[in-house]
Amino acid sequence: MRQASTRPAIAITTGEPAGIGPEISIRAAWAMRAQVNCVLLGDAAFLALTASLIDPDIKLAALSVQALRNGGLPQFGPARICVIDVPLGAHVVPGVLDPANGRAVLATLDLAVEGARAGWFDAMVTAPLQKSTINDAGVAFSGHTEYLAEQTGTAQVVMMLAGETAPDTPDNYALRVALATTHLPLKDVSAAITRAGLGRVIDIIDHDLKTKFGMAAPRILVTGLNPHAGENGYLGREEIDTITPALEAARARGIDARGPYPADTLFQPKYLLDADCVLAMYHDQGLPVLKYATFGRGVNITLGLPLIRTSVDHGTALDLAGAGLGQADCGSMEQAIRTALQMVDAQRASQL
Ligand SMILES: NC(=O)C1=CN([C@@H]2O[C@H](COP(=O)(O)OP(=O)(O)OC[C@H]3O[C@@H](n4cnc5c(N)ncnc54)[C@H](O)[C@@H]3O)[C@@H](O)[C@H]2O)C=CC1
Ligand SMILES: NCC(=O)COP(=O)(O)O
Repeated sequence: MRQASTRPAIAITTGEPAGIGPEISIRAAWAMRAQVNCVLLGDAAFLALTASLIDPDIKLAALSVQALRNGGLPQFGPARICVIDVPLGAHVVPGVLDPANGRAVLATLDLAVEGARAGWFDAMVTAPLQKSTINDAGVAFSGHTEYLAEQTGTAQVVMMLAGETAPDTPDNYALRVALATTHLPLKDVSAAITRAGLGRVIDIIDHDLKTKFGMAAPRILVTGLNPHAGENGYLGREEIDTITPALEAARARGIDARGPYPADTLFQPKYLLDADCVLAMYHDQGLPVLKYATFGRGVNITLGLPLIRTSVDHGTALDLAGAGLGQADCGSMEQAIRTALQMVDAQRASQL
């Protein structure tokens, strides 16, 4: 276990206040306070109330943004978890969305990015927000992934989810699924997949698995887009015209990228045990498999950013939030924090 004085600092954006984000953020930060200095970003009064209802022994310490801007993050021991106040616009009713709070949720992301870039935080971990509510608040928004790319001026990022299969199964293994496209209507997916774009996605996966996950030579298996990977062009030509040339070019750059394979049969242990990552072409091609195999233990990671960002494998679970505290599983949030810590260590090691 790390010494209290060397605990990395992680910003946790607490997400949609009417969802389970605030509860799982507090629970996970408190449970892991010996290993990590978690700084919760959200409405301080609401978080204090939530913490007191979860466990009156939870101790929060207020930090001012101005103090951080002037002098960075002060040293904190593990007796408390820190909070930076980002005030909400409206009273929270658990389970009930209110667009009046949408901009405050976005402000927590902006602050986490500022702090990660300024060196206050070693990484950021995001609790789930409700994408539609940000849009209802008047801000075009399709996800953290795209928003963080924009806010950091990053042209291309990659969404990757990672999880362990059920611990009690004999062939327990780590599964990582990256996506060539993120939050896009299905009708726009084919046009969004280009040789150059796919090449950039593969380069980012290869680079980040090396530098942020400590892998020497990542093995990437790539799905096709169409049924049976296009059936030699009879069920679509994207595999022939776009995916295969992009993979040939990646291999010529020294990357172990293989495929395209039919997506419906690729997800079997005999293939996955010989790979570090599967690259799927779109959200609902790859993520249902990952979530079926690892829900509650999975982590969402944004590759390609100039900072470390992880998140949970689930959404706001308004049904659970509306039913009261104590319903939500915070396993994925804890795993998101653990993964961020591992990435911090791997990145430091790769820079030595
Ligand atoms: N990283 C993020 O910010 C993400 C945000 N979302 C947002 O969440 C909203 C709701 O998405 P849904 O598709 O309904 O998925 P959801 O993950 O919120 O809920 C799906 C089901 O899983 C259960 N569930 C989710 N998290 C759980 C937990 N920690 N413990 C126990 N059960 C849990 C829920 O009760 C529900 O039955 C979406 O509108 C989307 O905007 C979705 C995914 C990721
Ligand atoms: N299904 C994963 C997801 O929607 C996560 O999106 P993001 O908000 O992390 O970009």
